[in-house]
Amino acid sequence: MKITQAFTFEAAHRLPNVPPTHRCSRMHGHSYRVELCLQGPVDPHTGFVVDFFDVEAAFGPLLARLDHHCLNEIEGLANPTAENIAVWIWDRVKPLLPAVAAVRVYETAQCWAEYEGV
Ligand SMILES: Nc1nc2c(c(=O)[nH]1)N=C([C@H](O)[C@H](O)COP(=O)(O)OP(=O)(O)OP(=O)(O)O)CN2
Ligand SMILES: [Zn+2]
Repeated sequence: MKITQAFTFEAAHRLPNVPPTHRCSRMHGHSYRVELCLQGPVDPHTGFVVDFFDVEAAFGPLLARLDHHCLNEIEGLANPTAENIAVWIWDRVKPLLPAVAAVRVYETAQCWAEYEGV
């Protein structure tokens, strides 16, 4: 069974490795959406794969490190592309929630990166 929980955060960033003519080389902001997808058996008693409340409790402190921050200033996010943010979240949330199977980071409703650990 797969379950997904979505979170949002606001943050500023610039992409340091694009040409100066690229508009994302300038500081700007996004309303990011993060989806944590978890996979595992359904507990026959609770009916849960993982309690959504437990997902929220585990991810909340990581979300607080991102929300209303300049992502470039966060350790490990010097180049804060959607791809690199997804890996950053995976590396930190997977040890807390082993059932996490994918992390999706949306910069816009039309553009996102998905990381499944590879
Ligand atoms: N593969 C990736 N490509 C791009 C990324 C990324 O993380 N991975 N990021 C960006 C910039 O962050 C850029 O800001 C993307 O957002 P935006 O400029 O808003 O792009 P839109 O096409 O949605 O903008 P519109 O104003 O709606 O046209 C670029 N590429
Ligand atoms: Zn951007």
